[in-house]
Amino acid sequence: MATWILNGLVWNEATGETELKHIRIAEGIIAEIADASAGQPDTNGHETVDANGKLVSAGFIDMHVHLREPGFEHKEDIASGTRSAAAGGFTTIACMPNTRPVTDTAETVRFILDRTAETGIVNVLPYAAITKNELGRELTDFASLKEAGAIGFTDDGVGVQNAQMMKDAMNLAASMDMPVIAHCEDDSLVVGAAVTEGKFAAANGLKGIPNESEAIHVGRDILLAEATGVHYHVCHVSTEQSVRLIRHAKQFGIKVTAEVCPHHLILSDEDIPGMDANWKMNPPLRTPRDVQAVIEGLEDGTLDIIVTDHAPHSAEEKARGMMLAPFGITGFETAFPLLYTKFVRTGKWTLGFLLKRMTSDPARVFRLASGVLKVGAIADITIVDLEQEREVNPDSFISKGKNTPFGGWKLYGWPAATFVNGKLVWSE
Ligand SMILES: NC(=O)N[C@@H](CC(=O)O)C(=O)O
Ligand SMILES: [Zn+2]
Ligand SMILES: [Zn+2]
Repeated sequence: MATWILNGLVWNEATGETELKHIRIAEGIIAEIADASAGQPDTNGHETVDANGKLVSAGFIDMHVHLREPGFEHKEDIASGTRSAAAGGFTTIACMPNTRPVTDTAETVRFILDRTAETGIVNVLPYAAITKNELGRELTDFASLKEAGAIGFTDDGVGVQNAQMMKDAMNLAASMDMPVIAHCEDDSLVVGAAVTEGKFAAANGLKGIPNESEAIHVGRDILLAEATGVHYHVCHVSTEQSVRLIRHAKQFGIKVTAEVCPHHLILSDEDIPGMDANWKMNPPLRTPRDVQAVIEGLEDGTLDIIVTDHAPHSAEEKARGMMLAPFGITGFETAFPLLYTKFVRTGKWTLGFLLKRMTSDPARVFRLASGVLKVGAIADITIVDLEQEREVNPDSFISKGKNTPFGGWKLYGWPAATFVNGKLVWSE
């Protein structure tokens, strides 16, 4: 039996227009994309889903997320995290290794893949740690981690402080054609700060996290990437200086790619309403000048992809206040509506630009088979309602994490249904 998605608006890259199509899915693959102008196809005996003129896109890909399992299931687990992802239109997500235990052995990588097979509803690609326990002291066993299914190495949550350790990691990763993904943060430049250096910190008498703490690692690592030839990917770029360094490195043909999060594209430190930990994440919200720089970086291709850095924490943990609460905000269920409303509905970006940065660009950067809507492709598909305005209500998030600064925002672009491997895994 096949499934037909009828009357879907499909973005056409070549013309820059959306066109009404019928899509037939068979055996998990897109078997046919037919012009709706040619009339209704024969759907006899097949399952049908009427998209009713809603956007139909390749499923979104999120290459930076925290699913918290194993070890922090009170924040999120693979079941809740993948459901939250599906509700955000994501069909493939790559999860960070700052779990408990840290994902630093083949056994834990396999655990994540097994749990995903048992309880997950979207594709989950695990990253493994660069160093044992993410302590920066000793490299993990890259070969066995790759063999177990890890797709790259990262100590996300902390920066690799020692340059030689990072260089060794890059050499090893390069020798097995694996990417190194870096959380860029120099600990000697950040001690006990919760927000960026800037107006909010100054107004509240707080110490701030300086931009250099991020950019100094970006600069160091670009030099190491050049020396080792590794594919180096920069996590959650938040500063004007990092954008500048990455732009320069790309001009030299160094194999560097980078990601940016919705919150760093939309919010600055000047938007923080008060000492509320829902506005606390790492890297922190930066100054308006940095926000402008990351937007320009994404627009000119310096920054390749959009990721959420979905980082759920419990209400209890976030209630500890700005100084003591953990860093991180949830991201899956607001990412597309935020970006669509702020950048596409306002005419700043085309719909195609946003879709590309969330589908085919992450697929290109990480060499994934998904991310395109075409005949013969895997049927990972998202249906999105571009017309209905709705308010962000954290209490109704599927994620266990309700920690978001976007509660109450009125947005367009809400996902309505998500297909993974041709199967409807979520609908509103
Ligand atoms: N981004 C965050 O603020 N927090 C992340 C860690 C990280 O991405 O560095 C987390 O694990 O909670
Ligand atoms: Zn990080
Ligand atoms: Zn992260």
